[in-house]
Amino acid sequence: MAKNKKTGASLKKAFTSIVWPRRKYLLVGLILIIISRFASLVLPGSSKILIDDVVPNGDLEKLKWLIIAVVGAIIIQAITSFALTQILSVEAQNLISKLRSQVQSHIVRLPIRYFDSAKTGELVSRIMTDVEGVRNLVGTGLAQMIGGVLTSIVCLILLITISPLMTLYVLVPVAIFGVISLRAFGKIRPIFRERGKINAEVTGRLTETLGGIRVIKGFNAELQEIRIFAEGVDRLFKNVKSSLTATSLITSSATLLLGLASAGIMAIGGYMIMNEQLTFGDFLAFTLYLGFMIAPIVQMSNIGSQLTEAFAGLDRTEEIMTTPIESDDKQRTHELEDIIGNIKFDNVSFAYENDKDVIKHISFNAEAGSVTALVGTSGSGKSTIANLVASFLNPDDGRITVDNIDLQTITLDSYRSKLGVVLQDDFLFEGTIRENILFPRPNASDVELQEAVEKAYVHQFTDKFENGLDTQIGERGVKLSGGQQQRIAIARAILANPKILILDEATSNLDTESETFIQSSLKELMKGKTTFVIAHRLSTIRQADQILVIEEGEIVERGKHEELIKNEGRYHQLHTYQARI
Ligand SMILES: Nc1ncnc2c1ncn2[C@@H]1O[C@H](COP(=O)(O)OP(=O)(O)OP(=O)(O)O)[C@@H](O)[C@H]1O
Repeated sequence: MAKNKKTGASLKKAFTSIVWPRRKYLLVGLILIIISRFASLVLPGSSKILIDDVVPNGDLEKLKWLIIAVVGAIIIQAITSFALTQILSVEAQNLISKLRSQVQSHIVRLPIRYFDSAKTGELVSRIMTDVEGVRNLVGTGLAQMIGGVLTSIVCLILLITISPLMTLYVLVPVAIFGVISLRAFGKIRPIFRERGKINAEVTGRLTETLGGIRVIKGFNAELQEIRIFAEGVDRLFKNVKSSLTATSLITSSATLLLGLASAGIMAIGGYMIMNEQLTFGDFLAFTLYLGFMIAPIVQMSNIGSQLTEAFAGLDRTEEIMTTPIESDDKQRTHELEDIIGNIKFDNVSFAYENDKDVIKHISFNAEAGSVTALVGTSGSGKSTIANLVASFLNPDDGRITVDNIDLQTITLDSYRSKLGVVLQDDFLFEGTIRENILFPRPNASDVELQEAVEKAYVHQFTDKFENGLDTQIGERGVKLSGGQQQRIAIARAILANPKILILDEATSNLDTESETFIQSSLKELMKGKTTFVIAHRLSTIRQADQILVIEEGEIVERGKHEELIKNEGRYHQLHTYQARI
Protein backbone atom coordinates (compact mmCIF):
# COMPACT_ATOMS: atom_id res chain seq x y z
CA MET A 1 0.00 0.00 0.00
CA ALA A 2 1.13 3.52 -0.75
CA LYS A 3 1.59 4.38 2.92
CA ASN A 4 4.23 7.00 2.39
CA LYS A 5 2.15 8.81 -0.15
CA LYS A 6 -0.66 8.91 2.35
CA THR A 7 1.59 10.29 5.08
CA GLY A 8 2.70 12.99 2.68
CA ALA A 9 -0.87 13.91 1.98
CA SER A 10 -1.78 14.00 5.64
CA LEU A 11 1.32 16.07 6.46
CA LYS A 12 0.17 18.72 4.04
CA LYS A 13 -3.41 18.41 5.17
CA ALA A 14 -2.40 18.50 8.83
CA PHE A 15 -0.51 21.69 8.12
CA THR A 16 -3.29 23.41 6.19
CA SER A 17 -6.20 22.27 8.31
CA ILE A 18 -4.67 22.08 11.78
CA VAL A 19 -1.47 24.11 12.07
CA TRP A 20 -2.11 27.04 9.73
CA PRO A 21 -5.52 28.08 11.14
CA ARG A 22 -3.86 28.21 14.57
CA ARG A 23 -0.85 30.18 13.44
CA LYS A 24 -1.65 33.02 15.86
CA TYR A 25 -1.58 30.69 18.86
CA LEU A 26 1.55 29.01 17.60
CA LEU A 27 3.27 32.32 16.93
CA VAL A 28 2.49 33.54 20.45
CA GLY A 29 3.70 30.16 21.74
CA LEU A 30 6.89 30.50 19.77
CA ILE A 31 7.57 34.01 21.04
CA LEU A 32 6.99 32.79 24.60
CA ILE A 33 9.36 29.89 24.07
CA ILE A 34 12.04 32.17 22.66
CA ILE A 35 11.68 34.54 25.62
CA SER A 36 11.86 31.60 28.00
CA ARG A 37 14.93 30.15 26.28
CA PHE A 38 16.77 33.47 26.25
CA ALA A 39 15.91 33.90 29.91
CA SER A 40 17.42 30.50 30.56
CA LEU A 41 20.73 31.64 29.04
CA VAL A 42 21.10 34.35 31.70
CA LEU A 43 22.32 31.86 34.33
CA PRO A 44 25.33 30.48 32.42
CA GLY A 45 26.22 33.98 31.17
CA SER A 46 26.16 35.41 34.70
CA SER A 47 28.19 32.50 36.09
CA LYS A 48 31.05 33.55 33.83
CA ILE A 49 30.79 37.16 35.03
CA LEU A 50 30.63 35.97 38.66
CA ILE A 51 33.81 33.89 38.41
CA ASP A 52 35.91 36.03 36.05
CA ASP A 53 34.88 39.50 37.16
CA VAL A 54 32.77 39.91 40.31
CA VAL A 55 34.58 37.49 42.65
CA PRO A 56 38.19 38.44 41.74
CA ASN A 57 37.35 42.19 42.02
CA GLY A 58 35.14 41.82 45.13
CA ASP A 59 32.51 43.99 43.37
CA LEU A 60 29.43 43.79 45.66
CA GLU A 61 27.39 46.29 43.64
CA LYS A 62 27.82 44.17 40.50
CA LEU A 63 26.97 41.03 42.49
CA LYS A 64 23.64 42.61 43.51
CA TRP A 65 22.72 43.36 39.89
CA LEU A 66 23.82 39.92 38.81
CA ILE A 67 21.52 38.26 41.34
CA ILE A 68 18.64 40.55 40.33
CA ALA A 69 19.19 39.57 36.68
CA VAL A 70 19.25 35.85 37.53
CA VAL A 71 16.08 36.04 39.70
CA GLY A 72 14.36 38.14 37.02
CA ALA A 73 15.22 35.58 34.36
CA ILE A 74 13.86 32.75 36.54
CA ILE A 75 10.60 34.63 37.11
CA ILE A 76 10.28 35.24 33.36
CA GLN A 77 10.81 31.53 32.74
CA ALA A 78 8.09 30.59 35.24
CA ILE A 79 5.61 33.04 33.74
CA THR A 80 6.28 32.04 30.14
CA SER A 81 5.95 28.32 30.83
CA PHE A 82 2.60 28.95 32.60
CA ALA A 83 1.36 31.06 29.69
CA LEU A 84 2.51 28.43 27.20
CA THR A 85 0.42 25.71 28.81
CA GLN A 86 -2.54 28.03 29.05
CA ILE A 87 -2.43 29.02 25.43
CA LEU A 88 -1.17 26.00 23.52
CA SER A 89 -2.27 23.05 25.63
CA VAL A 90 -5.77 24.45 26.15
CA GLU A 91 -6.10 25.14 22.42
CA ALA A 92 -4.89 21.60 21.67
CA GLN A 93 -7.53 20.09 23.97
CA ASN A 94 -10.14 22.33 22.38
CA LEU A 95 -9.10 21.03 18.97
CA ILE A 96 -9.26 17.42 20.17
CA SER A 97 -12.89 17.92 21.27
CA LYS A 98 -13.77 19.49 17.94
CA LEU A 99 -12.06 16.73 15.95
CA ARG A 100 -13.79 14.04 18.01
CA SER A 101 -17.16 15.59 17.23
CA GLN A 102 -16.29 15.86 13.55
CA VAL A 103 -15.16 12.24 13.28
CA GLN A 104 -18.20 10.99 15.24
CA SER A 105 -20.61 12.99 13.10
CA HIS A 106 -18.95 11.64 9.97
CA ILE A 107 -19.06 8.05 11.19
CA VAL A 108 -22.75 8.09 12.10
CA ARG A 109 -23.53 9.41 8.63
CA LEU A 110 -21.66 6.63 6.85
CA PRO A 111 -23.82 4.14 4.93
CA ILE A 112 -25.17 1.07 6.76
CA ARG A 113 -22.96 -1.13 4.58
CA TYR A 114 -19.87 0.45 6.10
CA PHE A 115 -20.94 -0.85 9.51
CA ASP A 116 -21.41 -4.38 8.17
CA SER A 117 -17.64 -4.72 8.06
CA ALA A 118 -16.46 -2.29 10.74
CA LYS A 119 -15.98 -3.22 14.37
CA THR A 120 -17.68 -0.97 16.90
CA GLY A 121 -14.64 -0.88 19.17
CA GLU A 122 -12.38 0.08 16.30
CA LEU A 123 -14.61 2.99 15.45
CA VAL A 124 -14.69 4.05 19.10
CA SER A 125 -10.90 4.05 19.10
CA ARG A 126 -10.82 6.18 15.95
CA ILE A 127 -13.07 8.74 17.59
CA MET A 128 -11.51 8.80 21.04
CA THR A 129 -7.82 7.88 20.66
CA ASP A 130 -6.58 8.61 17.17
CA VAL A 131 -7.39 12.30 17.23
CA GLU A 132 -5.48 12.78 20.49
CA GLY A 133 -2.23 12.94 18.55
CA VAL A 134 -2.96 16.49 17.40
CA ARG A 135 -2.19 17.54 20.96
CA ASN A 136 1.46 17.27 19.97
CA LEU A 137 1.00 19.27 16.81
CA VAL A 138 -0.82 22.21 18.29
CA GLY A 139 0.21 21.77 21.90
CA THR A 140 3.65 22.61 23.09
CA GLY A 141 5.30 19.98 20.84
CA LEU A 142 5.73 21.89 17.60
CA ALA A 143 6.50 25.23 19.24
CA GLN A 144 9.05 23.57 21.53
CA MET A 145 10.71 21.94 18.57
CA ILE A 146 11.14 25.25 16.76
CA GLY A 147 12.17 26.97 20.00
CA GLY A 148 14.68 24.17 20.61
CA VAL A 149 16.29 24.60 17.20
CA LEU A 150 16.65 28.35 17.75
CA THR A 151 18.18 27.88 21.21
CA SER A 152 20.65 25.36 19.84
CA ILE A 153 21.73 27.77 17.12
CA VAL A 154 22.19 30.67 19.56
CA CYS A 155 24.15 28.43 21.96
CA LEU A 156 26.31 27.19 19.13
CA ILE A 157 27.27 30.76 18.23
CA LEU A 158 28.06 31.50 21.88
CA LEU A 159 30.18 28.32 22.10
CA ILE A 160 32.15 29.31 19.02
CA THR A 161 32.84 32.75 20.47
CA ILE A 162 34.22 31.14 23.65
CA SER A 163 36.35 28.45 21.99
CA PRO A 164 36.16 27.35 18.33
CA LEU A 165 38.40 24.36 19.03
CA MET A 166 36.29 22.94 21.83
CA THR A 167 33.13 23.57 19.79
CA LEU A 168 34.53 21.61 16.90
CA TYR A 169 35.32 18.72 19.20
CA VAL A 170 31.76 18.76 20.56
CA LEU A 171 30.07 18.91 17.17
CA VAL A 172 31.44 15.52 16.07
CA PRO A 173 29.56 13.40 18.69
CA VAL A 174 26.45 15.59 18.28
CA ALA A 175 26.44 14.93 14.52
CA ILE A 176 26.81 11.17 15.12
CA PHE A 177 23.91 11.35 17.55
CA GLY A 178 21.82 13.19 14.96
CA VAL A 179 22.39 10.45 12.38
CA ILE A 180 21.56 7.68 14.88
CA SER A 181 18.34 9.33 15.97
CA LEU A 182 17.20 10.03 12.42
CA ARG A 183 17.67 6.34 11.58
CA ALA A 184 15.89 5.27 14.73
CA PHE A 185 12.93 7.47 13.81
CA GLY A 186 12.67 5.86 10.43
CA LYS A 187 12.25 2.58 12.32
CA ILE A 188 9.80 3.90 14.90
CA ARG A 189 7.35 5.48 12.46
CA PRO A 190 5.84 2.26 11.03
CA ILE A 191 5.77 0.76 14.53
CA PHE A 192 3.57 3.60 15.73
CA ARG A 193 1.29 3.24 12.76
CA GLU A 194 0.95 -0.46 13.48
CA ARG A 195 0.28 0.25 17.15
CA GLY A 196 -2.84 2.27 16.38
CA LYS A 197 -4.12 -0.58 14.26
CA ILE A 198 -3.50 -3.25 16.89
CA ASN A 199 -4.99 -1.05 19.57
CA ALA A 200 -8.18 -0.59 17.55
CA GLU A 201 -8.43 -4.31 16.83
CA VAL A 202 -7.96 -5.32 20.45
CA THR A 203 -10.46 -2.73 21.67
CA GLY A 204 -12.86 -3.84 18.95
CA ARG A 205 -12.77 -7.48 19.98
CA LEU A 206 -13.02 -6.56 23.65
CA THR A 207 -16.14 -4.48 23.03
CA GLU A 208 -17.69 -7.41 21.20
CA THR A 209 -16.73 -9.86 23.94
CA LEU A 210 -18.33 -7.76 26.63
CA GLY A 211 -21.39 -7.00 24.49
CA GLY A 212 -21.90 -10.66 23.64
CA ILE A 213 -21.09 -12.06 27.08
CA ARG A 214 -24.28 -14.15 27.15
CA VAL A 215 -23.41 -15.97 23.94
CA ILE A 216 -19.84 -16.45 25.12
CA LYS A 217 -20.89 -17.93 28.45
CA GLY A 218 -23.67 -19.90 26.77
CA PHE A 219 -21.15 -21.62 24.53
CA ASN A 220 -18.58 -21.87 27.30
CA ALA A 221 -16.22 -19.83 25.14
CA GLU A 222 -14.68 -17.69 27.89
CA LEU A 223 -11.30 -19.40 27.57
CA GLN A 224 -11.20 -18.72 23.85
CA GLU A 225 -11.97 -15.04 24.39
CA ILE A 226 -9.38 -14.84 27.17
CA ARG A 227 -6.81 -16.35 24.81
CA ILE A 228 -7.68 -14.01 21.93
CA PHE A 229 -7.46 -10.99 24.21
CA ALA A 230 -4.16 -12.15 25.71
CA GLU A 231 -2.76 -12.58 22.20
CA GLY A 232 -3.91 -9.09 21.25
CA VAL A 233 -2.44 -7.53 24.39
CA ASP A 234 0.78 -9.43 23.72
CA ARG A 235 0.96 -8.05 20.17
CA LEU A 236 0.54 -4.62 21.64
CA PHE A 237 3.28 -5.32 24.18
CA LYS A 238 5.67 -6.53 21.47
CA ASN A 239 4.94 -3.45 19.42
CA VAL A 240 5.62 -1.12 22.35
CA LYS A 241 8.72 -3.16 23.17
CA SER A 242 10.18 -2.76 19.70
CA SER A 243 9.60 0.97 19.75
CA LEU A 244 11.17 1.10 23.23
CA THR A 245 14.33 -0.48 21.84
CA ALA A 246 14.62 2.27 19.26
CA THR A 247 13.87 4.99 21.80
CA SER A 248 16.33 3.65 24.34
CA LEU A 249 18.95 3.43 21.62
CA ILE A 250 18.49 7.16 21.08
CA THR A 251 18.65 7.95 24.80
CA SER A 252 21.68 5.83 25.58
CA SER A 253 23.63 6.97 22.52
CA ALA A 254 22.91 10.50 23.69
CA THR A 255 24.30 9.69 27.16
CA LEU A 256 27.36 7.96 25.72
CA LEU A 257 28.26 10.60 23.18
CA LEU A 258 27.62 13.47 25.54
CA GLY A 259 29.76 11.74 28.16
CA LEU A 260 32.58 11.42 25.67
CA ALA A 261 32.18 15.06 24.69
CA SER A 262 32.35 16.15 28.37
CA ALA A 263 35.47 14.09 28.99
CA GLY A 264 37.11 15.62 25.92
CA ILE A 265 36.09 19.11 26.96
CA MET A 266 37.59 18.55 30.41
CA ALA A 267 40.83 17.55 28.77
CA ILE A 268 40.96 20.36 26.20
CA GLY A 269 39.51 22.93 28.61
CA GLY A 270 41.87 21.93 31.44
CA TYR A 271 44.85 22.16 29.12
CA MET A 272 43.77 25.56 27.77
CA ILE A 273 43.18 26.95 31.30
CA MET A 274 46.67 25.80 32.32
CA ASN A 275 48.10 27.64 29.30
CA GLU A 276 45.96 30.66 30.11
CA GLN A 277 44.15 30.42 26.81
CA LEU A 278 40.82 30.11 28.65
CA THR A 279 39.45 31.60 31.90
CA PHE A 280 37.60 29.57 34.57
CA GLY A 281 34.47 31.55 33.83
CA ASP A 282 34.70 30.78 30.12
CA PHE A 283 35.11 27.11 30.90
CA LEU A 284 32.05 27.07 33.16
CA ALA A 285 29.97 29.07 30.67
CA PHE A 286 31.05 26.74 27.88
CA THR A 287 29.91 23.66 29.79
CA LEU A 288 26.57 25.25 30.69
CA TYR A 289 25.90 26.53 27.15
CA LEU A 290 26.76 23.10 25.85
CA GLY A 291 24.06 21.61 28.05
CA PHE A 292 21.62 24.17 26.66
CA MET A 293 22.58 23.33 23.12
CA ILE A 294 22.31 19.57 23.57
CA ALA A 295 19.12 19.48 25.69
CA PRO A 296 16.81 20.64 22.88
CA ILE A 297 18.42 18.15 20.49
CA VAL A 298 17.68 15.26 22.85
CA GLN A 299 14.25 16.73 23.56
CA MET A 300 13.61 17.05 19.86
CA SER A 301 13.98 13.32 19.49
CA ASN A 302 11.13 12.88 21.99
CA ILE A 303 9.04 15.48 20.27
CA GLY A 304 9.86 13.84 16.97
CA SER A 305 8.32 10.57 18.14
CA GLN A 306 5.27 12.42 19.45
CA LEU A 307 4.81 14.10 16.10
CA THR A 308 5.25 10.74 14.35
CA GLU A 309 2.51 9.31 16.54
CA ALA A 310 0.30 12.30 15.76
CA PHE A 311 0.65 11.76 12.03
CA ALA A 312 -0.04 8.04 12.32
CA GLY A 313 -3.30 8.86 14.16
CA LEU A 314 -4.21 11.53 11.64
CA ASP A 315 -3.62 9.07 8.81
CA ARG A 316 -6.22 6.75 10.24
CA THR A 317 -8.66 9.56 10.96
CA GLU A 318 -8.19 10.83 7.43
CA GLU A 319 -9.08 7.40 6.05
CA ILE A 320 -12.50 7.64 7.69
CA MET A 321 -13.06 11.29 6.88
CA THR A 322 -12.56 10.63 3.17
CA THR A 323 -15.07 7.76 3.11
CA PRO A 324 -18.16 9.24 1.45
CA ILE A 325 -21.16 9.68 3.72
CA GLU A 326 -24.63 8.51 2.72
CA SER A 327 -25.99 11.86 1.66
CA ASP A 328 -22.93 12.71 -0.45
CA ASP A 329 -24.89 11.33 -3.39
CA LYS A 330 -25.27 14.32 -5.74
CA GLN A 331 -28.51 12.98 -7.21
CA ARG A 332 -30.33 13.42 -3.92
CA THR A 333 -31.77 16.87 -4.34
CA HIS A 334 -35.51 16.28 -3.94
CA GLU A 335 -36.89 17.41 -0.55
CA LEU A 336 -40.01 15.44 0.34
CA GLU A 337 -42.79 17.53 1.85
CA ASP A 338 -46.01 15.80 2.88
CA ILE A 339 -46.30 12.43 1.24
CA ILE A 340 -49.17 10.11 0.47
CA GLY A 341 -47.00 7.03 0.92
CA ASN A 342 -47.25 4.99 -2.31
CA ILE A 343 -44.16 2.83 -2.65
CA LYS A 344 -43.39 1.10 -5.90
CA PHE A 345 -40.62 -1.35 -6.81
CA ASP A 346 -40.00 -1.34 -10.53
CA ASN A 347 -37.77 -4.16 -11.78
CA VAL A 348 -35.42 -3.80 -8.81
CA SER A 349 -32.23 -5.85 -8.54
CA PHE A 350 -29.60 -5.75 -5.86
CA ALA A 351 -26.33 -7.57 -5.10
CA TYR A 352 -24.10 -7.33 -2.00
CA GLU A 353 -21.24 -8.78 -3.96
CA ASN A 354 -20.59 -8.28 -7.65
CA ASP A 355 -22.80 -10.32 -9.95
CA LYS A 356 -24.45 -12.23 -7.14
CA ASP A 357 -27.95 -10.81 -7.28
CA VAL A 358 -29.75 -11.30 -4.00
CA ILE A 359 -32.82 -9.45 -5.28
CA LYS A 360 -33.75 -10.21 -8.86
CA HIS A 361 -36.00 -7.97 -10.96
CA ILE A 362 -38.64 -7.43 -8.33
CA SER A 363 -41.74 -5.32 -9.11
CA PHE A 364 -44.65 -4.60 -6.81
CA ASN A 365 -46.83 -1.78 -5.66
CA ALA A 366 -47.51 -0.92 -2.03
CA GLU A 367 -50.48 1.44 -1.89
CA ALA A 368 -50.50 4.20 0.69
CA GLY A 369 -51.74 2.88 4.02
CA SER A 370 -51.55 -0.76 2.96
CA VAL A 371 -49.77 -3.63 4.68
CA THR A 372 -47.32 -5.70 2.63
CA ALA A 373 -46.18 -8.91 4.28
CA LEU A 374 -42.88 -10.39 3.14
CA VAL A 375 -42.71 -14.12 3.72
CA GLY A 376 -40.23 -16.74 2.62
CA THR A 377 -37.54 -19.04 3.89
CA SER A 378 -34.44 -17.81 5.66
CA GLY A 379 -31.97 -16.07 3.34
CA SER A 380 -34.59 -15.54 0.61
CA GLY A 381 -34.08 -11.75 0.65
CA LYS A 382 -36.81 -10.35 2.90
CA SER A 383 -34.50 -8.17 5.01
CA THR A 384 -32.75 -6.94 1.90
CA ILE A 385 -36.08 -5.75 0.47
CA ALA A 386 -36.86 -4.03 3.79
CA ASN A 387 -33.41 -2.38 3.74
CA LEU A 388 -34.03 -1.16 0.20
CA VAL A 389 -37.32 0.40 1.32
CA ALA A 390 -35.49 2.06 4.20
CA SER A 391 -32.90 3.41 1.69
CA PHE A 392 -30.19 1.68 3.74
CA LEU A 393 -29.30 0.03 0.45
CA ASN A 394 -29.75 1.34 -3.09
CA PRO A 395 -30.91 -0.75 -6.04
CA ASP A 396 -28.25 -1.70 -8.57
CA ASP A 397 -30.88 -1.86 -11.24
CA GLY A 398 -34.49 -0.69 -11.54
CA ARG A 399 -36.25 1.97 -9.47
CA ILE A 400 -37.97 2.37 -6.15
CA THR A 401 -40.40 5.26 -6.14
CA VAL A 402 -42.20 7.12 -3.38
CA ASP A 403 -45.35 8.81 -4.73
CA ASN A 404 -43.79 8.37 -8.17
CA ILE A 405 -40.53 10.12 -7.21
CA ASP A 406 -37.36 8.06 -7.58
CA LEU A 407 -36.17 7.29 -4.03
CA GLN A 408 -32.56 7.76 -5.10
CA THR A 409 -33.23 11.42 -5.91
CA ILE A 410 -34.83 12.17 -2.54
CA THR A 411 -32.72 13.65 0.26
CA LEU A 412 -32.18 11.08 2.98
CA ASP A 413 -33.18 13.45 5.77
CA SER A 414 -36.53 14.26 4.22
CA TYR A 415 -37.26 10.60 3.44
CA ARG A 416 -36.15 9.12 6.72
CA SER A 417 -38.17 11.65 8.68
CA LYS A 418 -41.23 9.92 7.15
CA LEU A 419 -39.92 6.48 8.00
CA GLY A 420 -40.22 4.32 11.09
CA VAL A 421 -38.36 1.08 11.73
CA VAL A 422 -39.18 -1.54 14.36
CA LEU A 423 -36.66 -4.33 14.31
CA GLN A 424 -36.63 -7.80 15.83
CA ASP A 425 -33.92 -7.05 18.27
CA ASP A 426 -34.81 -3.47 18.80
CA PHE A 427 -32.26 -1.24 20.30
CA LEU A 428 -32.98 0.26 23.67
CA PHE A 429 -30.60 2.82 25.08
CA GLU A 430 -29.41 3.02 28.61
CA GLY A 431 -31.78 5.41 30.34
CA THR A 432 -35.40 5.46 31.39
CA ILE A 433 -38.32 3.87 29.55
CA ARG A 434 -39.68 7.38 28.95
CA GLU A 435 -36.44 8.51 27.29
CA ASN A 436 -36.45 5.44 25.09
CA ILE A 437 -39.97 6.08 23.85
CA LEU A 438 -39.37 9.81 23.36
CA PHE A 439 -36.13 9.19 21.47
CA PRO A 440 -37.43 9.89 17.92
CA ARG A 441 -39.47 12.89 19.12
CA PRO A 442 -37.91 14.34 22.27
CA ASN A 443 -40.30 17.29 22.26
CA ALA A 444 -43.54 15.31 22.09
CA SER A 445 -46.17 16.41 24.61
CA ASP A 446 -47.08 14.36 27.65
CA VAL A 447 -50.51 13.64 26.17
CA GLU A 448 -48.95 12.24 22.99
CA LEU A 449 -46.55 10.15 25.05
CA GLN A 450 -49.36 8.74 27.21
CA GLU A 451 -51.36 7.90 24.08
CA ALA A 452 -48.44 5.96 22.58
CA VAL A 453 -47.81 4.22 25.91
CA GLU A 454 -51.43 3.09 26.09
CA LYS A 455 -51.68 2.03 22.47
CA ALA A 456 -48.59 -0.14 22.86
CA TYR A 457 -49.80 -1.49 26.24
CA VAL A 458 -46.58 -0.35 27.86
CA HIS A 459 -48.51 0.90 30.90
CA GLN A 460 -49.59 -2.70 31.52
CA PHE A 461 -46.17 -3.37 32.97
CA THR A 462 -44.80 0.08 33.80
CA ASP A 463 -47.72 0.70 36.16
CA LYS A 464 -46.32 -2.09 38.28
CA PHE A 465 -42.90 -0.45 38.48
CA GLU A 466 -42.25 1.87 41.37
CA ASN A 467 -40.98 4.63 39.07
CA GLY A 468 -43.35 3.88 36.19
CA LEU A 469 -42.09 5.29 32.91
CA ASP A 470 -39.09 6.74 34.69
CA THR A 471 -37.70 3.31 35.50
CA GLN A 472 -34.07 2.98 34.43
CA ILE A 473 -33.37 0.14 32.06
CA GLY A 474 -29.93 -1.44 31.80
CA GLU A 475 -27.77 -1.28 28.73
CA ARG A 476 -29.70 -2.86 25.83
CA GLY A 477 -32.68 -3.21 28.12
CA VAL A 478 -31.57 -6.41 29.74
CA LYS A 479 -33.69 -5.86 32.78
CA LEU A 480 -36.89 -6.08 30.71
CA SER A 481 -38.42 -9.17 29.17
CA GLY A 482 -38.29 -9.60 25.39
CA GLY A 483 -42.02 -8.86 25.07
CA GLN A 484 -41.70 -5.72 27.20
CA GLN A 485 -38.82 -4.46 25.09
CA GLN A 486 -40.84 -5.02 21.94
CA ARG A 487 -43.74 -3.04 23.34
CA ILE A 488 -41.43 -0.12 24.14
CA ALA A 489 -40.11 -0.24 20.57
CA ILE A 490 -43.69 -0.24 19.27
CA ALA A 491 -44.65 2.72 21.52
CA ARG A 492 -41.63 4.58 20.16
CA ALA A 493 -42.81 3.99 16.58
CA ILE A 494 -46.41 4.94 17.42
CA LEU A 495 -45.16 8.23 18.88
CA ALA A 496 -42.95 8.90 15.85
CA ASN A 497 -46.03 8.37 13.67
CA PRO A 498 -44.21 7.74 10.38
CA LYS A 499 -45.95 7.50 7.01
CA ILE A 500 -43.91 4.45 6.04
CA LEU A 501 -43.26 1.67 8.49
CA ILE A 502 -40.84 -1.22 8.37
CA LEU A 503 -41.49 -3.99 10.81
CA ASP A 504 -39.35 -7.02 11.43
CA GLU A 505 -41.52 -9.18 13.60
CA ALA A 506 -39.80 -11.00 16.41
CA THR A 507 -39.76 -14.76 16.11
CA SER A 508 -39.32 -15.29 19.83
CA ASN A 509 -42.06 -17.22 21.52
CA LEU A 510 -43.94 -15.00 23.86
CA ASP A 511 -46.53 -16.04 26.40
CA THR A 512 -50.11 -15.72 25.22
CA GLU A 513 -50.79 -12.58 27.21
CA SER A 514 -47.76 -10.75 25.84
CA GLU A 515 -48.56 -12.03 22.35
CA THR A 516 -52.09 -10.61 22.55
CA PHE A 517 -50.83 -7.22 23.73
CA ILE A 518 -48.26 -7.10 20.98
CA GLN A 519 -50.74 -8.08 18.29
CA SER A 520 -53.13 -5.35 19.37
CA SER A 521 -50.38 -2.75 19.61
CA LEU A 522 -49.03 -3.67 16.17
CA LYS A 523 -52.52 -3.25 14.76
CA GLU A 524 -52.62 0.26 16.26
CA LEU A 525 -49.15 0.99 14.93
CA MET A 526 -49.87 -0.06 11.34
CA LYS A 527 -53.06 2.01 11.04
CA GLY A 528 -52.87 4.39 8.07
CA LYS A 529 -49.21 3.64 7.36
CA THR A 530 -47.66 2.03 4.33
CA THR A 531 -46.28 -0.96 6.18
CA PHE A 532 -43.72 -3.55 5.15
CA VAL A 533 -43.56 -6.39 7.55
CA ILE A 534 -41.21 -9.34 7.63
CA ALA A 535 -43.98 -11.40 9.05
CA HIS A 536 -43.82 -14.35 11.36
CA ARG A 537 -47.22 -14.10 13.01
CA LEU A 538 -50.17 -15.59 11.20
CA SER A 539 -52.39 -12.87 12.63
CA THR A 540 -50.26 -10.18 10.95
CA ILE A 541 -50.14 -12.08 7.68
CA ARG A 542 -53.91 -12.54 7.62
CA GLN A 543 -54.39 -8.79 7.97
CA ALA A 544 -51.97 -7.98 5.16
CA ASP A 545 -53.33 -6.35 2.01
CA GLN A 546 -50.79 -8.26 0.00
CA ILE A 547 -48.44 -11.09 0.79
CA LEU A 548 -45.25 -11.37 -1.25
CA VAL A 549 -43.72 -14.82 -1.14
CA ILE A 550 -39.97 -14.42 -1.70
CA GLU A 551 -37.81 -17.25 -2.93
CA GLU A 552 -34.16 -16.73 -3.81
CA GLY A 553 -34.67 -13.03 -4.38
CA GLU A 554 -37.78 -13.35 -6.55
CA ILE A 555 -41.47 -12.97 -5.87
CA VAL A 556 -42.83 -16.41 -6.55
CA GLU A 557 -46.36 -15.74 -5.39
CA ARG A 558 -48.45 -12.76 -4.35
CA GLY A 559 -51.95 -12.12 -3.06
CA LYS A 560 -54.04 -12.20 0.10
CA HIS A 561 -53.98 -15.00 2.63
CA GLU A 562 -57.23 -16.71 1.52
CA GLU A 563 -56.38 -16.49 -2.17
CA LEU A 564 -52.94 -17.93 -1.65
CA ILE A 565 -54.24 -20.76 0.49
CA LYS A 566 -56.78 -21.53 -2.20
CA ASN A 567 -54.06 -21.55 -4.88
CA GLU A 568 -52.27 -24.33 -3.04
CA GLY A 569 -48.89 -22.99 -4.19
CA ARG A 570 -45.68 -22.13 -2.32
CA TYR A 571 -47.47 -20.09 0.37
CA HIS A 572 -49.82 -22.95 1.04
CA GLN A 573 -46.81 -25.20 1.46
CA LEU A 574 -45.05 -22.84 3.83
CA HIS A 575 -48.25 -22.35 5.78
CA THR A 576 -49.07 -26.03 5.99
CA TYR A 577 -45.65 -27.46 6.71
CA GLN A 578 -44.43 -24.85 9.10
CA ALA A 579 -46.11 -23.93 12.32
CA ARG A 580 -44.86 -20.38 11.82
CA ILE A 581 -43.72 -18.75 8.65
N1 LIG B 1 -24.26 -7.54 4.37
C1 LIG B 1 -24.33 -8.59 3.54
N2 LIG B 1 -23.28 -8.88 2.74
C2 LIG B 1 -23.32 -9.93 1.89
N3 LIG B 1 -24.37 -10.75 1.76
C3 LIG B 1 -25.46 -10.52 2.52
C4 LIG B 1 -25.49 -9.43 3.45
N4 LIG B 1 -26.68 -9.44 4.08
C5 LIG B 1 -27.37 -10.50 3.56
N5 LIG B 1 -26.65 -11.14 2.63
C6 LIG B 1 -27.07 -12.32 1.81
O1 LIG B 1 -28.21 -11.96 1.07
C7 LIG B 1 -29.17 -13.00 1.05
C8 LIG B 1 -30.52 -12.48 1.52
O2 LIG B 1 -30.42 -12.12 2.87
P1 LIG B 1 -31.61 -11.47 3.69
O3 LIG B 1 -31.08 -11.09 5.01
O4 LIG B 1 -32.27 -10.44 2.88
O5 LIG B 1 -32.59 -12.73 3.84
P2 LIG B 1 -33.89 -12.89 4.76
O6 LIG B 1 -34.94 -13.47 3.87
O7 LIG B 1 -34.22 -11.63 5.41
O8 LIG B 1 -33.40 -13.96 5.80
P3 LIG B 1 -33.86 -14.18 7.35
O9 LIG B 1 -35.30 -14.54 7.33
O10 LIG B 1 -33.02 -15.34 7.77
O11 LIG B 1 -33.53 -12.94 8.07
C9 LIG B 1 -28.61 -14.12 1.91
O12 LIG B 1 -28.07 -15.08 1.05
C10 LIG B 1 -27.51 -13.45 2.71
O13 LIG B 1 -26.45 -14.36 2.91
